[in-house]
Amino acid sequence: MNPSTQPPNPLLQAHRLRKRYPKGKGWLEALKGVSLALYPGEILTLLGPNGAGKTTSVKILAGLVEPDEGRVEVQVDGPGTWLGAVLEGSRNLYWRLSALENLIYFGTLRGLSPKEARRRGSELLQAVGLQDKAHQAVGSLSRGQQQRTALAAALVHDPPVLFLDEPTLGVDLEAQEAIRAWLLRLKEAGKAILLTTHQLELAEALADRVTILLEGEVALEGRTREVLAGSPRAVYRVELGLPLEEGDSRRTRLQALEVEVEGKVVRVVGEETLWEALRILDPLPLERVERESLSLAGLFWRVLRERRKPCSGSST
Ligand SMILES: Nc1ncnc2c1ncn2[C@@H]1O[C@H](COP(=O)(O)OP(=O)(O)OP(=O)(O)O)[C@@H](O)[C@H]1O
Repeated sequence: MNPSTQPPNPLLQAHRLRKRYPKGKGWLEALKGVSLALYPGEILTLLGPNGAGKTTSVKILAGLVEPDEGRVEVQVDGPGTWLGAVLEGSRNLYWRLSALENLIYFGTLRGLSPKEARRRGSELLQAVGLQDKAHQAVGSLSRGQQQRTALAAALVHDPPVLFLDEPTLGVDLEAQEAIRAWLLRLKEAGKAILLTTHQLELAEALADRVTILLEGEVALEGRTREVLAGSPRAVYRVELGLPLEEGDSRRTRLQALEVEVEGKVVRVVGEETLWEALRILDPLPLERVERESLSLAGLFWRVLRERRKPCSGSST
């Protein structure tokens, strides 16, 4: 590799994290050896279906939960202040305090002088477009404004690492745009950002790297651009003139080819499978057949489907 293109050292690295929780008479393995790295100036998105282990990973990375095995290495100076986090939306603010009072409180809690915390707080409220709400109680702000205040609070001590869980969930489009743009600016300023979300479109727009967790394991990881471009086989989207009924025997034949059927839309991986699927569908009327450019949502769907087919063997 060209040395000039080598990434900088990661600010945070997790090595083979394992975590299990008691479940009934046995154990549930929430993490089965998860490794990941977070670099300065990059957004890493951690994706996965419900129960995949995202929250457990983030809690271990933040030091809130001890792993059973594995370790987390943080390469940042200044103990205790390296992390800013919005882990539960806007709930981690004090409702009766104003936006600015919240920022001053969290700033002083994390080592700033009251004067410095006030200065940073005012600056950040300006940066997130809330300067005219600075003195309003957080409880009386809109959800989007609370979310932006929570982001400002996470950043008040200027940490190099940010963990954000669903930062735009439940906020309106304008606030989403403001948050997105702000996250990109933070990344450009060199912050290392870990984003957990179910909003795949947001993840695709922001993330430099992606890690997909499935059942406590890393199912896929890499640079977003590369994992999308490097996907070996085309996905075709066939739109039928009529939806394929639940009881239609063609459904079973298509499913045997690992073809996804959703009403009028049939998704097929690979050209040979497409021809077979079209033979099965014949003589149903087709509206269109098109090759899909792979989005992160498409890739996520494919990884999920492939991993959940235990008998798919080496069929590629
Ligand atoms: N404190 C706990 N005690 C017992 N089981 C737990 C605990 N925390 C998590 N789990 C289990 O561990 C697994 C992983 O949970 P986790 O919350 O990390 O998943 P997740 O990917 O964040 O899911 P979601 O998208 O639903 O938030 C789940 O099966 C969950 O039920």
